[in-house]
Parts: sequence; C-alpha cells; structure tokens
Amino acid sequence: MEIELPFNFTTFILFSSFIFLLIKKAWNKSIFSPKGYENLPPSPSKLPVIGHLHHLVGGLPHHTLRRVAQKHGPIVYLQLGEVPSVLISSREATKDVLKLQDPAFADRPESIGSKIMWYDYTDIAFCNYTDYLKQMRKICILELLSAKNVKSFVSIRQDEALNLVKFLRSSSGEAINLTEHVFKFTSSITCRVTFGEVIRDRDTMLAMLKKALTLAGGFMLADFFPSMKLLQVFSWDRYKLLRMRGKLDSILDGIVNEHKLKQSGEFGGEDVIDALLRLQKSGQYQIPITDENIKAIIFDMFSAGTETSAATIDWAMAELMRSPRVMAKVQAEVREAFKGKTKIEESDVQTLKYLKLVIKETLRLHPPFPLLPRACRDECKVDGYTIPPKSKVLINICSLGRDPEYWDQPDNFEPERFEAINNNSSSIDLYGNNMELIPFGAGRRMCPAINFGLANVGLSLAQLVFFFDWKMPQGMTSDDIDMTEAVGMAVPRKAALILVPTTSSCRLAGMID
Ligand code: HEM
Repeated sequence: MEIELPFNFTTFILFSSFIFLLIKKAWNKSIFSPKGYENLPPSPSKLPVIGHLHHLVGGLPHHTLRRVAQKHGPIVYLQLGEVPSVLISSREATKDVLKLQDPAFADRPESIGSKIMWYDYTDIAFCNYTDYLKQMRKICILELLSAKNVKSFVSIRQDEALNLVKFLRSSSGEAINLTEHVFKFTSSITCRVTFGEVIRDRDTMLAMLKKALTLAGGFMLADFFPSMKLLQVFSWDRYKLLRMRGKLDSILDGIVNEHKLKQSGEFGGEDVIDALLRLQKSGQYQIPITDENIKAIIFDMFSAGTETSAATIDWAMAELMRSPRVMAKVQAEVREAFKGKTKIEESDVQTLKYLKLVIKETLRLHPPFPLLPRACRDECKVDGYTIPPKSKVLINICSLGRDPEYWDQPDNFEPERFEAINNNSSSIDLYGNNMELIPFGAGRRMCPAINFGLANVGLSLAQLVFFFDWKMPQGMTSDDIDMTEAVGMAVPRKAALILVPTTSSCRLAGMID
C-alpha cells in the first residue's frame, strides 16, 4: 500500500487550499500534537501538518516502517497526519499488546475504504470490539468455521484441487499462469463454502475485492485527516468505493434473496448464508442479525478467505522454484506418502511434516497481512511508554518474521529452521503463541479461520508437488522470478508466476481419471 498522493491538477488546487487551511489551523491551535501526554515512545523527525507521513514514502508501508523501527526502536510514536499511531516491532512489545493487554487493543482503526465496502464496519474483520463483534465472532467460530464444518468442506476442497490438477495436466509442457489458477482455486472454494456455488459474478467480485483491499488499508490520504470532511468529499477513491459498494450490494442482495427462496448449500445442505439466515430466523441471539449484517459477513469471508490463501500458495511455489533442494525434499516426502494411493485424503496431508515446515517458512517470510492493524480506545502503557487514546497501533509482522535477533539468516528460505533439535525455533507454532511468528495474528482478534486457511494451502501445495515437476519457461531461470510485492492489503506477488508443469502418467493413473 503506497500512499495516494494527489498529483493531478484539479486535486492539486484543492490540496493546496487544504494545506493552507491546515497550516492556519495548526498555527492557531497546534491541533495535531497529542498534548498533555508524557513519555510518548520515541519518534523520528516530524513536519508541520503531515507529521510523520513522509516516513511512509518510498516503498510499501511495512518496509518503510521497518526502516523507521530499525532506527528508532521497537516502539515508535508516529503522528500520521491527524492520526496518533504507534508502531510495534519487537516480540516483547507485541506480547504486551496482543496478549497481556489484549482487550485494550482489540479495536480496529478506522478507514474510509473499510467503512464503505464492509457495511459501516458491521462485518467481523473491520468492526470494533463491541458486543456485536463478540456475538458475530462466536457465530463465526461455532457455526460457520467450526472444526466440524471445516471438515465438511473437505469434498469442496478436494473437488477444486482436482479441477486445478486436471487443468494443469491438460497444459503439461506448456507455460501457464499459476498465480491466476491458484487464485481461481481459492476463490472457488470460498464461493462454494460461502454462497453454496461458484457464483456467476465471481470475477466481478474478485476485481472489486482487489481494489477494495488496496483502499481499505487505511493508507488513503483522507484516512490521515479524518476531521477534514472536504478531503473525503472530493476524494476520487471515495467516489470509486461508493460505486463499487453499490455494485457489490446488488450482487449480494441477489444472492441472499435467492437463498431465502431456496436452501441451496452443498455441505449438509447448508452454506454460510444458509447458516446465517437460519440464525437470523431463530432469533436466539441478543442482537438481531439483519440482512445488511449478513452481506457484511459474507463479503468478509469472501475477502478474507480468497487472497490470503492464494497469496500463500503462490509465494510458496515461488520460493520452492528458487530453492531446488527444498522442492526435491518436499516432493520426495509427498510422493513417498501418497505412493500406491488412489486418492489424496486430507488425513494424509496432515502427516506431511516437511510440507508443514515449508508453509510455516513461507508465512514467516511472506505474511499476507504484514501490518496487523489494532486500535486502543483508552490511554494505555506499553513498556512504560504512554499510548494516547484512539491511537492506531500497527504491529509489523514483517519486521518480527525477519528480525536477525530472532532468526538466523532471516532472509533465507530454510524450512529446516523449525525442525532443528536444540533450536529454539522448533517449538514455534502458528497459533499466536510465539510473537516472532504471527501470520494469523494473536489474541482475541486472531484469525478465526486458521485451520480452514491452512487446509486450503496444504492440500493444494501437496497436489501441486505430488503430481507435477515444475520448470521455468524457455529461456528463463529461477533467478528471473520476480519476488517484488504488490500493493494490497494481503500482499501478493506483483508479477504472475509463469511456470511449466510436467507430469508422469503413472502418478496420475487411477488418481484423477
Ligand atoms: C493463509 C490464510 C490466512 C491468513 C494468513 C490469515 C491471517 C489473518 C490475520 C493476520 C488476521 C488478523 C488477526 C489479528 O488482528 O490478530 C485475520 C483475521 C481474520 N480472518 Fe484470516 N487469514 C487467513 C485465512 C482466512 C480464511 C480462509 C478466512 C475465512 C474464510 C479468514 C477469515 C478471517 C476473519 C473473519 C478475520 C477477522 C477476525 C477479527 O477481526 O476478529 N481468514 N486473518
């Protein structure tokens, strides 16, 4: 997410007038300094009006902020425009925020993008920690993504993995866009789980989602000056968001109404919308569930479930291609485990120890959400420093995963780091217990779908390396794989991964025909 800078002429005029007004206001009232707070965390140099915003320029925010932390320490106070913000980059401070003081930091920061697209924060991911959120998270964990339901999604997952394998077999020896097909794979699973089918508007929704996720990260210029309503009104991005929301609303209205007429899910006859409609009708919850709430939650599932898993599979394949040793080792493990089988079962995937390490290492280097956004409602203390009320708190998962204090040769892709005996990293899990590795977050806002996400990633990767050998397109080597990250809330790779699958017929025989 780079900051949107208003460089076209019309906005330049508006922007100049706005800056003039701000300077005047700031001069008179010093509006943006958090007055009265002693012992704020250390800060870099600050400019009038924009505060520390200039420190975000020059790359994606998790990288620019990592550089800020390297210079100023693990807890840094930043005044991003009008928004008091705190950057957290050490294991100890993260534990303080996500574990020891979890309830105090369980809100989410506001952003125009998430407010518009996620129904005024009535979803789960962007909602503050209110009674409504507690109720909806409970529903999500007990009814929608319970271990029982995640198991019942197995047939959907296997079906879609098979479709992917069949497509790749038909393209054997040809260069294909793996990124695109992996994205289709994860979005088909999320669609079928959420809507009961791969909806005809899937591609429109995916295109909207990509744009919405880019704008929802809280890095739009207007997000930094919430009191400047004019800036919001004239924001071109806000206009784009409102148009997208209108379109999204009519698609989701159609889907919810269809479900009201006919129960159409495929696992146990109930998909996520069916389950939400059932709970709405039962009236068993203290806070009534409205149709708007249902639309917010299903867009949440669709958005949180699609790009995160797709990006993880894509990064893992890119890393495996760049590391033939690891690719050979994981292929050997998977091929040995599936030898003689006629079907790949999820229970078999669960036994693949090295594959699990590959996934862990991928998530360490490439967490889909490198900056965990939290907010505190009241004044708090972290490591003795004052965190002003309503601060935006950004936990830099990317810094934690690559800190040389916690990891040997942190930039190397070395799945073995998690298995070495007498190595502290061997006991590190993904469940929010070890703050140096928290790709699913931690504490009461931790990802409620960790098992679902890991199952999607595990099954697809196992099939990709079991059935196929992978080569670079002619004239290219694995050094040509571009590992640049793209702008987006879940940070995917910028360039598509173009690879050539080849397969041996004996491995496919009996398995997919
Ligand atoms: C590799 C896959 C995934 C990764 C790495 C991931 C990561 C995350 C992270 C970092 C958070 C924020 C946690 C925090 O603030 O502490 C989160 C929240 C969330 N995730 Fe996931 N996720 C994945 C897959 C999924 C899937 C498949 C779904 C649903 C179908 C999902 C649904 C959610 C929801 C609803 C939240 C909001 C929870 C809240 O704010 O209380 N995620 N996820």
